[in-house]
This record gives sequence, structure tokens and C-alpha cells, in this order.
Amino acid sequence: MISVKEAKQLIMGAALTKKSELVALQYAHGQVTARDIRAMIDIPNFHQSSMDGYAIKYEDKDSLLTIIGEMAAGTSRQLVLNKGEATRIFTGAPLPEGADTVVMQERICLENGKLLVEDQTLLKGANVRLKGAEVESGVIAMAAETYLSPAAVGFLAGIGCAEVWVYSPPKVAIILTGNELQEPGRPLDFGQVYEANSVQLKAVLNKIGVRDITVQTAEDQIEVLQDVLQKALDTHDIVLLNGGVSVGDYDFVPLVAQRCGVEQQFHKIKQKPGKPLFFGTKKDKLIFGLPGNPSSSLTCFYEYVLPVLENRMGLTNSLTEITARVTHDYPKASGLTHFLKASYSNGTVTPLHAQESFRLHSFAQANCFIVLPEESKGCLAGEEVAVHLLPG
Ligand SMILES: Nc1nc2c(c(=O)[nH]1)N[C@H]1C(S)=C(S)[C@@H](COP(=O)(O)OP(=O)(O)OC[C@H]3O[C@@H](n4cnc5c(N)ncnc54)[C@H](O)[C@@H]3O)O[C@H]1N2
Ligand code: MOO
Repeated sequence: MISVKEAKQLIMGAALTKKSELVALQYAHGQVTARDIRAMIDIPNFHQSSMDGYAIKYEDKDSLLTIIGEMAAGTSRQLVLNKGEATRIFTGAPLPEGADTVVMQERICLENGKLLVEDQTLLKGANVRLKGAEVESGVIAMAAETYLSPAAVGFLAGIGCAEVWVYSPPKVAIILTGNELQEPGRPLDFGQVYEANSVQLKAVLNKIGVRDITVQTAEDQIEVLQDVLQKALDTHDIVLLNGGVSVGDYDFVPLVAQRCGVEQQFHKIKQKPGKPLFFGTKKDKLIFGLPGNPSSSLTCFYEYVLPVLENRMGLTNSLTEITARVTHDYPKASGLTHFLKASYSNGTVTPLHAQESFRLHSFAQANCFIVLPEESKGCLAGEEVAVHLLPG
């Protein structure tokens, strides 16, 4: 058995190289740019009014001005302003040629159809968005490794970008082992349990933007599992086997992985829950044998799989490490790192009631793990403990 630290090092050491792809902007939200993005044109593409009012030459601000026409947003007709002239103008509209300033309509008066500016504080260039003020043609508008937030995709749309190079989310295969699994919504026969692991794994995968997820079930037979794993390895980047990884007579994952040419990196970690975790590689593919107990499966996913996936997608690890004061004693024997389902709020953290790995009741209420190290004998109320905040 290896330590948690050694396991993490082995997994991150084997992490896949990043791949990138060109996607339509509408699908890029939540991903990370893989290349610098250059502006192809000036934005705004013309000198633009930022107010409803009148476009003038600043030097004319003290004269009575003739209004020669109107510039509305979207107009393709350009007007030319000569000395002593103004145009009506609206927010977003192009400035007429020769104008350099916009006076707000609240700060004028009209005398016999002529315009008199009544703005003592008016500055040259007021209420004008200059051509190229957002980005100038040819500059890097967005650097590689930028997270595409809603504002970021909005910005790219605003500079006319319709496609963007992003790091590709890996293709993930989930393989469920076990003859006892039943789909939620159907009646349970004797000995059956509802299948929960793929549901929770898909929920996290979807959240971080992994789109290509397949779920397959394999009966507890070596040949069947081998066939399913082989096909998954041919078509996916990461394989998440669930169950069948312990020492029972039907726990075939390590054997089948070996038969499929997977190189075992480790099997079993000094931790609870999730002790039987298996990890192997085949070329640049990663194969995780997650323990079948639902709580163990999800704990191992958060601690070991999520960081690799996020790294591969250029995302920062969403499992945030902090420390907090624990509200209750929690004794344990030394020898295993414990990941306790817990609730964090305002600098304090409370271990939750049900820690057994077959249950998800407390996990459903948890927002973090308390991490009690291998050598520790637990914690006392008031002590500072390590906490891993779970992504929402
Ligand atoms: N003699 C020993 N027995 C066990 C040991 C051990 O060290 N010696 N380790 C225990 C630990 S710890 C764990 S964790 C489990 C892991 O077992 P497996 O990974 O082989 O998983 P299974 O036996 O297939 O299933 C365990 C448990 O989880 C339920 N399960 C499985 N898949 C799902 C699913 N998709 N959705 C819901 N529930 C699932 C399954 O029905 C079992 O109850 O081994 C211990 N045994
Ligand atoms: O490690 Mo197992 O995951 O405790 O039940």
C-alpha cells in the first residue's frame, strides 16, 4: 500500500498531455483558451457615441449650430460635419465625419431649430468611444490559458470571434461492475442495489465541462469485463471502473486491466475510505479502478481523478485546500489517512454523522472533507485541521 502523497504524485506524473480543439464560441464557456486570440479589426470599428444627444466639433461649442441630420445606431449612411454644424446622434451610432464631441441632449437648448450647447464642463472628446478603444486590430485580445467565463465569451463575441481554440475535455468511459446493480426507478429484486456511482460521477464531470461520457455495465465475468474495458480503452482517454477492485472472488479489475495491457501504477492506498483504489496507464490513457462503495468512489474521484481532468483542461483544481477549526473530537487509529465528510462554514468545520463508505447520506450534506493524516490519532475540538472544499 502506498501513501496518499505518493499516489497523487504517481497520478499527476502520468497526467495526459493537453490536447486542444477549435470550438464554436457558443460551446466554449467554462473552458480554457489554448492559444492567444488576436483582434482582427479595431473594436469599436468606428468612433461611436456613448450618449443620446448631438455630435459637434468641440471648437464650435459656443456657437449656434445648424442641425444637418441624424445618426442612429446601425446607420450605414455617413454624414460630414462642416464648421457651424451638428447632427442629432444616438447611443452606439457612428460619429459624423468631422465631429469630435457629443453633447448630451439634457445639456442643450434649441433656438428656432438651431442648437445651443449649455454644458460648461464639456470636454473635447466627451461621450465618444474612440475607434479601437476596446481592442486595436492585431493586438492580443485574450492570452492563452484564460478561463472562459460568461464575460470572457461575451468579450470574444464583441470582438467578432466566432470560434476559439480551447483545451479539449478528455473522453471519459465509466464502467460499472457488479451483477447487483439496478437502475433507479425500477423495483429492486432481492439482493439488488440502486446504481448511484455513475450518477454522481457524471454530475461532477458535466459540471467541469466533460461532454463525452459513456456509461457501460459489465457483469462480474472476466471475459465480459475484459471486452468492455478493451473497447473503452480504444475509444476514450480516461476509464473509470467502478467496483470489483477489492479482494473478493468477483473482483477482477486488476487482472482484467493487466490482460488489456494496462500497466499497474498502484493498487491500494493507505486511506479511508477508498483503500482499494487501482491506478494504471496504457500509453497516454489513464485507468482508475474506483472502489464500488459509493462514498469511496466519489471520494477517490474528487481526490485523484478531478485534479488530472482539470489539469488536462487547463482549469485550476477546484478542490480547494484550506485549514479550519474543527468543532468536535474525532478519534482514529494511526495508519490510514481519513477523508471525513464534513460541513465547513466561517472558519470552522464539523465532521458529519455517517462516515461509512456504503452511505451517501452525510456526503449529500457535506461541502468538504476533513483530511486527517496517516500518522494522526484523530483530532480534538478546537484544533486546526486540513480541509478540502468540494466544488459545488
Ligand atoms: N476482505 C476484504 N473485503 C473488503 C476489503 C478488504 O480490504 N478486505 N475492502 C473493503 C473496502 S474498503 C471496499 S471500499 C470495498 C471495495 O470493493 P469493490 O471495489 O470490489 O466493490 P464491490 O465489491 O463491487 O462493491 C462494493 C459495494 O459497493 C456497491 N456498489 C458497487 N457499485 C455500485 C454502484 N455503481 N452504485 C451503487 N453501489 C455500488 C456494491 O453493491 C457493494 O455493496 O471492498 C471491501 N471489502
Ligand atoms: O475504503 Mo472502503 O472505501 O472504506 O469502504
